[in-house]
Amino acid sequence: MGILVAVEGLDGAGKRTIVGRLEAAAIDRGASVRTLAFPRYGESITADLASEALHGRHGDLRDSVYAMALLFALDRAAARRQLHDALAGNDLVICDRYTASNAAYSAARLGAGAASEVVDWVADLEFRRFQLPVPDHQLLLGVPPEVAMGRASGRAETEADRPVDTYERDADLQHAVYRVYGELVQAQWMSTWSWADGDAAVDAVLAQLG
Ligand SMILES: Nc1ncnc2c1ncn2[C@@H]1O[C@H](COP(=O)(O)OP(=O)(O)OP(=O)(O)O)[C@@H](O)[C@H]1O
Ligand SMILES: Cc1cn([C@H]2C[C@H](O)[C@@H](COP(=O)(O)O)O2)c(=O)[nH]c1=O
Repeated sequence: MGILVAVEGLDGAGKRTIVGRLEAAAIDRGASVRTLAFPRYGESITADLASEALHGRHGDLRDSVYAMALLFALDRAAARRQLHDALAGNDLVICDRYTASNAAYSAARLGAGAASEVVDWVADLEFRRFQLPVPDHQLLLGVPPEVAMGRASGRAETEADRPVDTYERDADLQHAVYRVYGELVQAQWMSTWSWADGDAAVDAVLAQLG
């Protein structure tokens, strides 16, 4: 069996950057690597619907935490065969966001009173009902919300196809997500986690990962 590694963090934490570098390093070492980025924009109707909702379309769809979580989960469910096949073929599978994103953002949006309920709901939905593979390892790129938000808005200025969405510009939400991620790491939620200081130059972040 292959290995499934999920890279997690706030919007703008640098996940895409680090995943690209991890993929290149693993290929250099001769590994067979499969990389997926969730949401799978342009490849999945539910991912596109979620993104459009985050940019203010589809009425009040964005307001429903459970409906948004379901859209993201359905996107992953549609990639289930790809994930299982890659793992059965002994690939190293690297995911830029995975189920923990759904747990963290949903819990952060609902607040402490309902957080554990929705975290359990997401795990049950994705791992038991949709039979998605549980990650072997999860990595949190720890970047303070102010830094990550600055990176996300800086990127939006240079990449016209990546305008800042409603989650990315919500400082309270980003702080809440950061706290929930900390709790998931602390609890070693679903698998082993590691934490890397992402508030450093890219090479320094990679050096922490060995
Ligand atoms: N370690 C770093 N130091 C400074 N800038 C960085 C670092 N890593 C990434 N960046 C820059 O920050 C911006 C966001 O990075 P990236 O797109 O990799 O983040 P992300 O976590 O994948 O974001 P999102 O979740 O919003 O898709 C990009 O402009 C990228 O070049
Ligand atoms: C996969 C996934 C994502 N989200 C949230 C996290 C982000 O704010 C947005 C979009 O992701 P991107 O990396 O900025 O493109 O959606 C989520 O709530 N649940 C998920 O499963």
